[in-house]
Formats: sequence, structure tokens, C-alpha cells
Amino acid sequence: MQLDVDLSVPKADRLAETLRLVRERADDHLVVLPELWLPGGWDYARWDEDAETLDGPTAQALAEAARDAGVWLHGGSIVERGDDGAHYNTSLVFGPDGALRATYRKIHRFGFDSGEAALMGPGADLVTLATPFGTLGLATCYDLRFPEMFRLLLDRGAEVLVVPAAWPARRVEHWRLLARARAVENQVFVLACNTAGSQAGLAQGGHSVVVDPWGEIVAEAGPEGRVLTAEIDTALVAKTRADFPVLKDRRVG
Ligand SMILES: O=C(O)CCC(=O)C(=O)O
Repeated sequence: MQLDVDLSVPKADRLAETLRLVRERADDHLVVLPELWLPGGWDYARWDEDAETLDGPTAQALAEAARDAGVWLHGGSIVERGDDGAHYNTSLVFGPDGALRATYRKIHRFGFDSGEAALMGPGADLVTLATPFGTLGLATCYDLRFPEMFRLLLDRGAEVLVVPAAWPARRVEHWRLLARARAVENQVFVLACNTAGSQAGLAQGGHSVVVDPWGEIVAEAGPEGRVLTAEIDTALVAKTRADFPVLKDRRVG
């Protein structure tokens, strides 16, 4: 769901609207939300007050919505207040029973024109998760620029890379290019879910994409907030690798 993260709309209203959209999905879906869609990926002055634990109110609300709809829900990311007192940009994935099946702390923090590198701790663990849609490999936004991370996810069996983001409009062509590159080089699906609208004065790029293992764009949003849907057949991963077995020719790693 390419959410328009308009931070002038009260948080409770944005949460309610997003949960309503999740509950509209049918039960054979994997629903993906963007990075930091509730606190705002760019309003980092508010991250401390918005920090929550993994069983906090946002996680609980997402778990209930996943269970009510019977969907797998990648809930995008929250500002996690870790047990060690540090904050992390943490993604949460819920099963259709509402159970928290995986969490991923963003490994590569963005430090260029964002406070993230100073305010969030770095994640240390690669995360994959077996689902009916194939084995998911989890990454977040800036991670997309680091191909070595995706090779490691590939080696752990990832077939569908899920990348929530708050990627700005001014570099949206990098986003589109890198999403396709990660799909082509690893022969995987890439589900790249961005924010739309404007956050803290920064135009967001939109253009969420679903890319298949051949690098073809199966579905792509425009710049506006919307629900983007696509049907994916995970068998295409094995077929692409069999038809064009480039991964067998790796010499390093
Ligand atoms: O790499 C980029 O251009 C954007 C990254 C970003 O916005 C983020 O990781 O929050």
C-alpha cells in the first residue's frame, strides 16, 4: 500500500484509515506497508516520542488487522524502542493468525540528509521468512543500495525481497533502477513499497513497484497514494533460474 504519509493528519486517523484498508484485503494476500509510515520517515524530531516496543500499540493494532483480514501483513516499520534503550527502524511481519512472525532492524541507516544514522541503532541480523508466497527476504529503503546484503539474503533462500521505504522523489529514478537491478541480479521478485505525498517538507517518490525475477515491472504506482495490487507466481523464481542459470556461474561467495 503506497500510503500518503501526510503528517498534518492526526496519527490516530492515519492509523485507523490504514487498518481499514488492510481489513478490506482478502485472505490470500500479502499486504505490504511502507517504512515508518506512522511516525513519518523524515520527521525525526518526533522519533523519540513515537518509539514503541515490539508489543506496543501499533504492533497490536497491526496484528489485529492481519488476523481480522486473514492476511500476511508486512506492517512497514516502526521506531522500535529496544531493550538496550536504543531506537531501531524495525519492520514487523504478521501471519494471518495475527502472530508476529518476523522482525527486521534496518541494517544500513541513512545519514546523508536525514537524522537516521545519528538517532537509530544499526540492525545486525539478516532476516528471511518462509511464507505461502515463497521465502521473503527483508530489507528497508536505503538497504536497496547495498547489493551484497541481497546476495546474502539470496544465499539464505530469499525468493521475494520485500523493501518498504520512504524514498524521496528527487532520487526516485534510483529507486526504480535499483529495485529492478536487485531483481535481475538475484533472480527474485522485488516488492518495493514507498510512501507518497510530502513528509516534513520533503516530496516522497511513490512509484512502488512489483518486479519479477526477469526484471520486468509487473505493477507500478504513480506518485500518488494508492493501493497497488499484483499477482505473483513464486514458481517463476525457479523457472527463471533454470531457464537462465546465471547464478550457477558465481565465482565469489
Ligand atoms: O538512498 C536514498 O536515496 C534514500 C534512502 C532513504 O530515504 C532512507 O533510507 O530513509
